[in-house]
Amino acid sequence: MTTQRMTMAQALVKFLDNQYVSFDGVETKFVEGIFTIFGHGIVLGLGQALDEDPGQLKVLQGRNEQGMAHVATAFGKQNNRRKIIACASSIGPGAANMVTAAATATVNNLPLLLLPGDTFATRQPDPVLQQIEQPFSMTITTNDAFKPVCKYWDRVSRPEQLMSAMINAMRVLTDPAETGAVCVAIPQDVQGESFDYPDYFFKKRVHKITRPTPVSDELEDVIQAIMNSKHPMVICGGGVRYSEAGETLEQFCETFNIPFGETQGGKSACKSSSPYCLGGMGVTGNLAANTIAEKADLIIAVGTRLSDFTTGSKALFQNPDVKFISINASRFQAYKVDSIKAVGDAKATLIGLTAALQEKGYKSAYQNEIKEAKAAWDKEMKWFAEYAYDENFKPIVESREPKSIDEFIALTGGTITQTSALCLIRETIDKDAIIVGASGSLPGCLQRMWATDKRDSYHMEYGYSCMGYEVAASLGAKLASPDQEVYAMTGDGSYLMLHTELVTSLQEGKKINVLLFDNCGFGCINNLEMSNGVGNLATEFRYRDEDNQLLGGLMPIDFAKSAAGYGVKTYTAKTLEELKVALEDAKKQTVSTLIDIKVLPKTMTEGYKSWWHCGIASTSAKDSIKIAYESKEANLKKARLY
Ligand SMILES: Cc1ncc(C[n+]2csc(CCOP(=O)(O)OP(=O)(O)O)c2C)c(N)n1
Ligand SMILES: O=C1C[C@@H](O)[C@H](O)[C@@H](O)C1=O
Ligand SMILES: [Mg+2]
Repeated sequence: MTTQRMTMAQALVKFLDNQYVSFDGVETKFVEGIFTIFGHGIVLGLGQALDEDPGQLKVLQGRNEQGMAHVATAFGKQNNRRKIIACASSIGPGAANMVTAAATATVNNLPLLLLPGDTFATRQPDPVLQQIEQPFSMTITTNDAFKPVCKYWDRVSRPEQLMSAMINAMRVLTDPAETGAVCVAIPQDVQGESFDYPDYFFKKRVHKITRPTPVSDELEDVIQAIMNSKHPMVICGGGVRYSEAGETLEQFCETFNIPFGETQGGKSACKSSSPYCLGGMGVTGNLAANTIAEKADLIIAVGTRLSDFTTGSKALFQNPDVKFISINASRFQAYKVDSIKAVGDAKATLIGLTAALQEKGYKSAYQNEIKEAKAAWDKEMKWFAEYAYDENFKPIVESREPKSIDEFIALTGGTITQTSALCLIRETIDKDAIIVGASGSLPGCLQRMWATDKRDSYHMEYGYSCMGYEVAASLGAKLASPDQEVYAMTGDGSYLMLHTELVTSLQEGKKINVLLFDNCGFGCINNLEMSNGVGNLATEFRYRDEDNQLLGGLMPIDFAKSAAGYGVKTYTAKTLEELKVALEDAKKQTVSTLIDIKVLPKTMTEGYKSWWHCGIASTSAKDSIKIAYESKEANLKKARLY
C-alpha cells in the first residue's frame, strides 16, 4: 500500500477534488470549490491546505456564513444536485451561523456540505475563544447544533477518521432519496495533524446517481388505481425537476388526458404552455389548479413532500372518494396520506407507467373542464395585469390598518400594485431568466402567477421559506448558470434580514438583479394577523409612538441609495413606467443591479378555494379572535386528519 503523509485538512482538500457524479452516463466534477469565512478555528488548518494546494477547487469568500451557505445551496439546486460548493467556517458563531442554512438545504432535499471548525480534540487549551462549555459533557460543542438539521453528521477527532467520514458524506450528498445538509466538524488541532493516508482514498471516485424503478407489485397497484379513476390529477413536485422528468410528465399527461398542478419545487420542471399545465396548486395555488383539485378522484403525487401548502392543509381535495398515489425516490415521502406507493425515480417510473397504461388503453373522462378552468384563471391574470391605483382602486386584501395605504403613498410616492409589477416583470425580462424567491408574499403571487417555458428557471425555496435566502441564492444560481440573467424576488423585510452576499456578487463579477418589493413591512404576516382578528402588532415598519407602541409613522428606507454605496447599479420605481425603464436598463448592465420598487401594501394575491391551518387562540376576550377560531374549526372538519 502506498501512502501520502499529509495533514487532515490537506487530505480533505485532495479528496474533495477527486469526487465526481455520473447521471444518465454524463460525468460531472462534483465539488466546484469551497466558500469560507476564515477565523482562528480554520485559517491555519484548512486555510493552510487551500493556500498550499487547492487543486482544481476554487476558493470563495463569504460575507455571512448563513449567506454563503445559501449561495452554495442554490448552486446545488441550480445544478440539479450534480455539483456543490462546500462551506467552511471557523468555530462558534461562524459555525452557528450556518445552522439555519443547513436546515434550509435539508428541508428542500438539496446537497450542502458544511465543514465547521471545531474546538480542540486534545482539550489542552480549553476553553478556547468561542467555545461553549457544557458542564454535563465535554464532548458538546456548537457543532452539535447541526445534528437535528443535517442528514449526516460527523466529527473528525483523529486524522484517520476523515476517510470514513467523507465517504459517508458523499454517500448522502449524492443520494436523491437522502440528500440534504451534511456536517463534518473539523477540530482545529486535528486539521493540522498528519497521517499516512493510503493512495486509494484519493483515487477518482464516480458516484452513480441511478434511476431505481418501483417493484412490479407496487407498480401494479398504481396502474389499477389509475385505471379505476375518471378524474385524476397529477402533482408535479421538485422530484420531477431533479429527475429531469419534465418532458416525460408532459407526455404522460397528454397521452392520458390528465391535468397537472405544480408545487413550488416543481414549477418550471414542465413547460407552462403545456395544455395540461394548470399552474401552482394548494394554499398558494391558483384558481385553475385548485378548481380541478377540489373534484379530482385520484391524486398522482410525483416527487413531492405533500406539504401543508401543497395539500391545502389536507383540505384541498374534497372528492369524498379521493385516493392518492405517491411516486417518490424516498419511501418516507411515499408513505404520506396513505398513498398507494411507488418508490422510484420519477422519470423511470412514469416511463413504465406510460407503457402499461397505453397497453390498457387508458384515458381520463375529462372533457372541457381543463380548458374551462384555465380560461377562468387567464381572465383573472388579465385583471391582475391591469390592476392599478386609480379612482376605482380597492386593495385586494381587505384586513388592514386603515391609514396605511394613504400614508405609504404620501411617504414614498409609490403607487405600483404587486400583481401588475409581476406581470410587467414577466413580460419584460428575458424568457430564459431565472427568478429566485423564498419568503413573504411573493412566493404566493409567483406560485399562482408565474409562467415559463424555460426549464428550471423558477428557483423557489419554499420548504423552509427562509427569509434572507433570495439575494444569496441568486448568486448561487448565477454561479451555476452564468449565461442567464438572475433576479432575486425579495420583500423589504427579507432583504433587511440578509442581503450581504450582494457584495460577494460584485467581488466575483457575477451580476445578479435584485427586485426589492418595498411595502414598508412584513406584508404577508400583517395580512395573516389582521385577517385572523389580531391587531396591527409589529408587522408594519413603524416608529415607536408617544404611547410607547410601534404605531408611529411608517419608516422610509432608501434601499437604492444604500445599495449604491456597495457599488451596485440602482433604481427606484414608483410607477409601472419607471419600473419598465429600470428593468430595461438593468438588462444592459454588467454589474449587479437593484430596483427599489415601491409597492402598495395589500395589492398581493389572495388564496383560491384553499385553507391554511394556523394556530389560533381558543380563548380570547376579542370577538374577532372567536370568529377566526370558529372558522378554523369549521375548516378543520373538512380536512383529512393526517
Ligand atoms: C428567517 C425567517 N424569519 C421569519 C420568518 C417569518 N416570516 C415569513 S414572511 C415574513 C415577512 C416578510 O416580509 P417581506 O420580506 O417584506 O415580504 P412581504 O410579505 O412584505 O411581501 C416573516 C417575518 C421567515 N419566513 N423566515
Ligand atoms: O410564515 C410565513 C407565511 C408565508 O406567507 C410566507 O410566505 C412565509 O415566508 C412564512 O414564513
Ligand atoms: Mg414587505
